[in-house]
Amino acid sequence: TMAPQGSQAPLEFGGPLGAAALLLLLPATMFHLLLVARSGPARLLGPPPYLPGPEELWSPRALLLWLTWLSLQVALYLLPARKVAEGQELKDKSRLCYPINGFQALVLTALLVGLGVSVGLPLRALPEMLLPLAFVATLTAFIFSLFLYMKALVAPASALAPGGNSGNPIYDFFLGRELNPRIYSFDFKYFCELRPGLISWVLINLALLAQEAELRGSPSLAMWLVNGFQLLYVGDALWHEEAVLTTMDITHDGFGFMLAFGDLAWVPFTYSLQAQFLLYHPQSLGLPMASVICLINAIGYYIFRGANSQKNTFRKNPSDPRVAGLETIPTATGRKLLVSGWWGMVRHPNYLGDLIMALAWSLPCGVSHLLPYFYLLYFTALLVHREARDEQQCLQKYGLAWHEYCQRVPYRIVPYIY
Ligand SMILES: NC(=O)C1=CN([C@@H]2O[C@H](COP(=O)(O)OP(=O)(O)OC[C@H]3O[C@@H](n4cnc5c(N)ncnc54)[C@H](OP(=O)(O)O)[C@@H]3O)[C@@H](O)[C@H]2O)C=CC1
Ligand SMILES: CC(C)=CCC[C@@H](C)[C@H]1CC=C2C3=C(CC[C@@]21C)[C@@]1(C)CC[C@H](O)C(C)(C)[C@@H]1CC3
Repeated sequence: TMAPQGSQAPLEFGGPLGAAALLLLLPATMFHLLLVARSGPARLLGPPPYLPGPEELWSPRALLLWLTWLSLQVALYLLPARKVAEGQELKDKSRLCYPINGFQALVLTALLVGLGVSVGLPLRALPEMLLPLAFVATLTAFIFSLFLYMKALVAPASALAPGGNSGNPIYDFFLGRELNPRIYSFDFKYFCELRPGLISWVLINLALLAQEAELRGSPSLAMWLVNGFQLLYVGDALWHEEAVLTTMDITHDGFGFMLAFGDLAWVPFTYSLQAQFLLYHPQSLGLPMASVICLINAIGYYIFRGANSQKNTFRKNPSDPRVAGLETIPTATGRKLLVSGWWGMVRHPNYLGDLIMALAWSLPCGVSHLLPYFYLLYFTALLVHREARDEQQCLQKYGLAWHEYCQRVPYRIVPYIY
């Protein structure tokens, strides 16, 4: 059967109007941040310092660089993988296979970039190209999402996501119609979620560090910290690549503009905001303060990794000795819910760790500007909204057992606060 229109799933993100607003607001915010980060006053709130003309946004060199980058990441994705993992069970009871070679892609990219730099590739030129690169990334995300929308028109009904098929073209274009769009075994969403965007984020950070070294003789301590923390985060995501198969982005959300733009443009160009800010607004950071910030990042990472690994281990094999002693509640689906350990502290301990890390990424930028705290503010809003969406999905999946979990673990993200 062909894809049906007008499914009954409740509308999210404020329905068609909200989706239309986000469609414009997200790219506008990204360009605003890029312009503001390099301006003297660096004011997050308020008008951008100027509006860039087409000659500043459009550059064939940036297009060529971006397409070369995407092709390189596709080639690395297609290399033989050390492992092939199975995804969650789909509506038709089948499971898709995914190559686990993201970390290998990161290492090979680093080697290739290192090789390139040693033969004269000007990595320092990248910061100057951020605006046109962000523009081509946005353009590719739009075109790619149009392709995905069309592709879903000929997809079987079983391939569609639970949301994103309302019949309203703007809403469906934004949310994404098909759950796991593929051509042969190439999975577009899985590819985009972890590789081109995350790896280019740390590459942009590195280029900003190199540019700072060129400008000021050596990179600042603040720049080292931001680079180190975010590299750890990206390295961790690619090392634990298989875990992404259980996130709601892969199992629940369709692949449309939101994720395509988020993965390809938003992540590299806004998540590198702190390093962008530091290049144009140097901060002096003493060793004692740097140590405190490292400790905050370490605590955040410990909670984030501990919580994610505990749940992944438990879901893979509940009798694994590392989780077998934890208290659980049974659910009607046969799956259990953890009520002790990290998942007995709050209902989303992994979000708490992620937020603590987000704070540590902003602190090296000092407290004189709000701009470097944009990520923390945006991320808090994203996770609060995400938590509510997940809660809704868990209530549907587990019913009464979820109510019991909420009673036994009353706080969502921050103990005794939220
Ligand atoms: N940096 C960024 O921009 C972003 C980062 N993230 C990070 O991505 C990671 C993944 O997040 P996300 O996909 O939202 O969801 P989670 O990894 O938190 O997974 C939620 C799922 O876990 C299962 N679960 C919930 N409670 C329990 C419990 N007590 N015991 C066992 N299983 C439970 C449920 O699924 P089931 O029962 O079906 O297994 C639930 O749907 C997080 O660490 C988050 O911080 C997320 C978004 C953006
Ligand atoms: C504002 C906007 C454009 C929204 C789209 C949201 C996306 C940017 C995020 C949705 C979920 C994400 C995840 C990660 C990056 C950001 C997006 C794509 C993630 C890959 C970051 C690294 C983590 O370790 C992770 C693998 C757990 C995580 C998965 C979710």
